Amino acid sequence: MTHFDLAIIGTGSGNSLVTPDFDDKRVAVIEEGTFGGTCLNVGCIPTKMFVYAADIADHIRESARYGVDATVDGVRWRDIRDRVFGRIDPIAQGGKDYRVNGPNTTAYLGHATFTGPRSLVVDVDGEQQEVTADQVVIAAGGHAVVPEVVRESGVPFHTSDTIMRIDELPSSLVILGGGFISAEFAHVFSALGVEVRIVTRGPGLLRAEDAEISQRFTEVAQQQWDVHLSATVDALKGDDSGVTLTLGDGTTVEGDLLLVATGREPNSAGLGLENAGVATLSDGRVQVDEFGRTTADGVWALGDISSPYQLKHVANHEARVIAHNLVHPDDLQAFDHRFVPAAVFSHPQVASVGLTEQQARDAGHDVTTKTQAYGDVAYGWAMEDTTGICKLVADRQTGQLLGAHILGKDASTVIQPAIQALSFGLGVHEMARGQYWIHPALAEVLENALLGLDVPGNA
Ligand SMILES: Cc1cc2nc3c(=O)[nH]c(=O)nc-3n(C[C@H](O)[C@H](O)[C@H](O)COP(=O)(O)OP(=O)(O)OC[C@H]3O[C@@H](n4cnc5c(N)ncnc54)[C@H](O)[C@@H]3O)c2cc1C
Ligand SMILES: NC(=O)c1ccc[n+]([C@@H]2O[C@H](COP(=O)([O-])OP(=O)(O)OC[C@H]3O[C@@H](n4cnc5c(N)ncnc54)[C@H](O)[C@@H]3O)[C@@H](O)[C@H]2O)c1
Repeated sequence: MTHFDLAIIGTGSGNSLVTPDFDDKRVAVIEEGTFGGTCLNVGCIPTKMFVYAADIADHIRESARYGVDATVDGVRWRDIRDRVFGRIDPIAQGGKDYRVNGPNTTAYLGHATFTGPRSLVVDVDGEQQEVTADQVVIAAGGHAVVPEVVRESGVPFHTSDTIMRIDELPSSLVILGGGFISAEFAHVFSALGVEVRIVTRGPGLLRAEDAEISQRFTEVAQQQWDVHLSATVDALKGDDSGVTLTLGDGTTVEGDLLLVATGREPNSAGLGLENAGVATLSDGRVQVDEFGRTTADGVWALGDISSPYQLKHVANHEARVIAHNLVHPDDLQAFDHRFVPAAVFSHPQVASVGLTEQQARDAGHDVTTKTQAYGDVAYGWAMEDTTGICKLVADRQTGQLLGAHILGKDASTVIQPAIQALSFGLGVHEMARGQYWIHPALAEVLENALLGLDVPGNA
């Protein structure tokens, strides 16, 4: 048995906990998969690298409307794929080497299971290695949920973990699910020439968004992809040459490949949490308080294993808070989950922060909203934009911004001033008129939306 000051399970955001505060301490870093976790290897980073290539292909296809004639002559999938993983894989390997050879870290490459409070056993190539620590951080992430009907059918399927590494582009792809992952991969594969068919159980896509954004995104998606809404999958058949889904209404949907994107759940099963006295919530997340403490003394959790948000910037924030709390027991910091933004890098992009209109009404606000079309600001004219919108939700009485919801080009960037305003309590009028907005930049869509809200100070 080896004793450490700190043991970390998972090297996604957990990897960043080894701060200079631990330079003279001993840290166990435990990882059963690829170093760097989901974001680096199978999540945010590779998907956005593929999205960039897809955006280029779409730009070329759309260029004629601006008087520039160009065509996509071909898509070299393997080159696209290898650019992505040629960049990422060495980073993961470097991170692993650094922990394996680090001066104050010991890397355990295997699955960790709690055997008691702050004691673990790690299965390293069949050898059970015992680890104890003064403090343990569970940063074990989550995994894709695969519905029973798919699992039991025996048909081959991909998840986001595998689809990016395929050798050849299929000619058609069926995507099960209508959330973040579905929207991003639909864009990637369709822009690269694959026929995309989406099957989802909800009545629209991106249903967690404000209703107006979800509806607009669904309409735009239906113009690009074959979308089956409110669908149940009754049966699946197929093999490596193709799959057929039979839906509840008898419709059949065929594709060369199937991508399952029906949500992710925490990796809490198999951690032996019951042995450590670490409680979980009904959805499988590890229960934590605002400081990241689990129900077991000296055991902390962060990121997808415990957070209400499955987002990398949230996992990173929680890691920063816990890094502080581990060494400042008398001065604990709390997670800041007040205004968590998110963006979907699809075609178009979608970004949001704060309350949806419905949430604001449910919370009892005197709600005012403004939906500003991209096409009505100067940069939108330049783009000939017909679909982009920036919807703001505010409190009519207080003049405070409550939420921002953007669909359109660069939504993930255009939204940032709204995130800042919410986080620092900047009022709508103050934000609109208390600063310059560069003309004729796309951010004017946000400025005009602010000025269109019925709040004190606005004309
Ligand atoms: C396709 C996709 C795209 C995404 N895109 C974005 C995006 O654009 N923006 C964004 O904000 N978020 C995005 N996310 C979400 C983001 O990737 C996650 O929220 C984030 O990576 C979670 O980090 P984490 O540290 O909690 O867990 P992870 O990064 O998943 O790390 C957990 C690690 O723990 C290891 N582990 C688990 N159990 C054990 C065990 N018992 N013993 C040893 N090791 C164990 C795992 O192998 C893993 O490496 C995306 C996710 C996916 C799947
Ligand atoms: N850009 C980003 O920030 C980004 C990108 C990808 C993933 N993520 C994170 O990963 C998480 C998981 O993504 P996701 O897209 O898998 O989940 P999601 O929760 O966003 O969407 C799941 C979708 O699957 C549908 N669904 C669920 N079960 C189904 C079934 N049996 N049949 C048909 N449809 C079904 C749901 O109605 C929903 O549309 C996201 O919630 C997000 O937090 C973030």
